[in-house]
Amino acid sequence: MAETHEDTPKETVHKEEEEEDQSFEELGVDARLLRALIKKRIEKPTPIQRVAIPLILEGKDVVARAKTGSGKTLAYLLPLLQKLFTANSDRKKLAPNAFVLVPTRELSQQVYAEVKSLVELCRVQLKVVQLNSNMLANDLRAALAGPPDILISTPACVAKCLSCGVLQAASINASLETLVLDEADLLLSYGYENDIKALTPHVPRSCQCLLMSATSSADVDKLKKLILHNPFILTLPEVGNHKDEVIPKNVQQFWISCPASDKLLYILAVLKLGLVQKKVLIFTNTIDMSFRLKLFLEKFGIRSAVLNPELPQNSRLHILEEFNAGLFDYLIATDLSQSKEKDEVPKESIVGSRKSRKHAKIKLDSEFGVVRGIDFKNVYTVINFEMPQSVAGYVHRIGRTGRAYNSGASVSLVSTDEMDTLEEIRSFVGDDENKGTNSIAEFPLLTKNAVESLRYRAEDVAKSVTRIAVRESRAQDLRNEILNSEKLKAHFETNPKDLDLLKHDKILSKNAPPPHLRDVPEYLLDKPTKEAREMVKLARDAMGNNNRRKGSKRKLRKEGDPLKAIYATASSKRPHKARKTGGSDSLNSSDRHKHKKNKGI
Ligand SMILES: Nc1ncnc2c1ncn2[C@@H]1O[C@H](COP(=O)(O)OP(=O)(O)OP(=O)(O)O)[C@@H](O)[C@H]1O
Repeated sequence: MAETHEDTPKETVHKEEEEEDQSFEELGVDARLLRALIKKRIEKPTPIQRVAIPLILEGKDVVARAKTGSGKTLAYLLPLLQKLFTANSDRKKLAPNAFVLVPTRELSQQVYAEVKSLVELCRVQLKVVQLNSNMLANDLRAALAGPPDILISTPACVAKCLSCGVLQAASINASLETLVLDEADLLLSYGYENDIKALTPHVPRSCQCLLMSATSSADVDKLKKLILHNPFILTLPEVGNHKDEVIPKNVQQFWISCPASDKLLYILAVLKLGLVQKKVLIFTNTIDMSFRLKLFLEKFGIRSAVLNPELPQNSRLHILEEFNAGLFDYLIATDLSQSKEKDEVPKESIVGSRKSRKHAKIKLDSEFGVVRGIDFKNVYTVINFEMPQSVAGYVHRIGRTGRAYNSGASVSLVSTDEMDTLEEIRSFVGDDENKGTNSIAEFPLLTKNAVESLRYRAEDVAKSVTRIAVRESRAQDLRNEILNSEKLKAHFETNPKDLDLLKHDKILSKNAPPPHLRDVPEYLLDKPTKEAREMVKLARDAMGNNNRRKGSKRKLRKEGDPLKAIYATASSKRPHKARKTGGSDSLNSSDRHKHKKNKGI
């Protein structure tokens, strides 16, 4: 390890404002990487990059804790690549010189894509491989022949390579120069402890070890003790066990109180009336709920894709790529860390046959994870259609927006049953009615009238999305994706840019959505809703197509986010008190009534 003496670790807490103007060049980043960063339009280092890059370049072991979306990946990749660019080419190489271990395949794919693009932009000859534990021993052996410079994988896969002799312990000991454990706070909870323990005895003492994490936890401490020797511990001030420490400041958080039975109606109102900014990532706690929501929304002309662990890996990766490339605006992701479905799903969801339902089970992909670490691009709004069951779950879900210098918003739909969770989260973020602190505010743009104007249509359509319809479309989607998966694999190996070959936001309903539900007639909307919709639209235009346009980020930083101003104006007109029941604009279930005049819609 880089620092082998056993004295007390050097813990450094850095202030975000410190040396804010330092450039990548001033941090000592290589000219080839600087050019690559310019091409990627990455202008200046984030706080964690400012502090971690020089230390890693010096060869120190580092534990870096920084909030979600703060740029931890480049914080270790830039110095790692630089080290490999400048390494002596005559040195011994019996195994990869660098291992990057991550908890999920999605993350492994994401890191791989980032490394590949940097290497290509730098025009340097480095071989990078990404392996997963589903691969056959022969494929693993072929991929490791050479051997490559960098291996990106999960700990389970490395353990498999060791146990089947594809990687030799002695070769690792002779060649490994850098070991990165990314999303370290998650590795143990994903059950990789034994896999990591199988590797650590073979990690040479000269190997530089880096541990990246969004939160500090007992698991991180355990890993630290297992692998690192007297590391530099970098803690950005906003990281730790408290509110500002883990939730990016550029994410505005809202909640809406609504009965569980009205959730479809409320999300319809929020999306259909254009009250939130796109792209939108919606979280559910079960796969069935994600299909119910998809079927429901598509009747109103809102097309979405679903992402869950029962889909084949190629499909999941392709869905993420399409969403990141902006091919569709709504993605419904199932966060099974919150659910009983975690371990298994009935096989009926694949075969759809009654006969096989009782016994057959398929295993969900245990290396799947959409909440942690995945870098969804340009997501402005995260919606908790169902609340996560823990504060950590909440933090990581909303961390999918507001990444790097972007801004974002989260909206949680909270039923009476979920109020305790909300209270727990609010107390974690330091909200206190008595002190007037209110980081999670009631969503100010949705009025009671707006919700009620859609009630008749929504309830009618919700009834048509039966359990059987949900089951059938889930099975249909899975069948399609299994068929597509092989095609995708073959096709994208040769045409990596051909993203829209298979669109994932296809309509699943048997009957085409009725045209009259696509648009909300103007006469149904009250004045505040029309104003709110117009303001969100104007803000979108002002923001330059949802944070996407070149130069818009800098402009936004300077002028402020127009959506924040809108939410603030609207909020200031409404009371912010969190109540156990009731919600925005006095949307109490008690005084909710059907609009008779809607019957004719
Ligand atoms: N210096 C920078 N300037 C602008 N954007 C950046 C910078 N560094 C990284 N990014 C972008 O910020 C986004 C988030 O980065 P990254 O995925 O590394 O965050 P993270 O800290 O690993 O988050 P998480 O804990 O959720 O995994 C990525 O899209 C990345 O390209």
